[in-house]
Amino acid sequence: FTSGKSRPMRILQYVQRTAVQGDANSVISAVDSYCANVEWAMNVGDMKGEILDAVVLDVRPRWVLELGTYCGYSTMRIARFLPPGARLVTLEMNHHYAQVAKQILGHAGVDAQVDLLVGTSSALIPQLKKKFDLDKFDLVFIDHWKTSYLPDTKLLEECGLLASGTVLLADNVTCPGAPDYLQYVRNSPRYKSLYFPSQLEYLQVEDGMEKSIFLG
Ligand SMILES: Nc1ncnc2c1ncn2[C@@H]1O[C@H](Cn2cc(CNC(=O)c3cc([N+](=O)[O-])cc(O)c3O)nn2)[C@@H](O)[C@H]1O
Ligand SMILES: [Mg+2]
Repeated sequence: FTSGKSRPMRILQYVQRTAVQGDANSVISAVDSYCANVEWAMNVGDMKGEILDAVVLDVRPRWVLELGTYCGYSTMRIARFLPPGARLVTLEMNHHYAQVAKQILGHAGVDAQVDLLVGTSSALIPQLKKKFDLDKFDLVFIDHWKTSYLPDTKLLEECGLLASGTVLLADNVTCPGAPDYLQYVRNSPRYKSLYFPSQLEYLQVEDGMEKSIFLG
């Protein structure tokens, strides 16, 4: 699988050759086995993925926002557990990665519930309320540039896209880390925050996810 020009392309080729079309679980397993055995990639992975799954099943969100699609791995994990009629909006600034993610989501058969928008989160977030006739997101999964976690969370507040009960779930708060974001959600009276210790995807390194409930 060395023929693909980019890592996401090589992951897509492996998925197309080994995963069952229309079976999201087999696509998720294919990405995990490729990244665990052939080449590492920054997917949330299977360990932290189980924490993500549990939060999605607990929240039963009608509207989900994901920041940083990459190959669509976490997009798939979320979409496969959405209740009927629910929608997942995912933002990706890199056109190539977005193209690859679209194909991986298609292979998994979850593309119908997903709106993948190409652009930076800071440019797209202010358009979401109007574009989807939204009043708020029920769940936000944050996994893009670590320095964007805090400014984008504040932007979501300012755009009125968070309401009492909205859950934010942030990847990598330990490794690579998002110290300013952590400090904010753990000290702001507007959030109730909880840390879920885990390991960095495909490695024996400590990482974790922070679940923060917006209190309005
Ligand atoms: N403001 C942004 N708006 C939209 N898309 C964005 C933005 N910043 C990055 N992206 C996209 O996120 C995807 C993935 N990405 C995530 C990061 C930051 N994440 C990490 O650097 C990371 C790094 C490690 N790591 O080094 O072990 C582990 C992880 O789980 C990570 O998420 N950089 N690109 C990429 O496709 C990129 O285009
Ligand atoms: Mg991550």
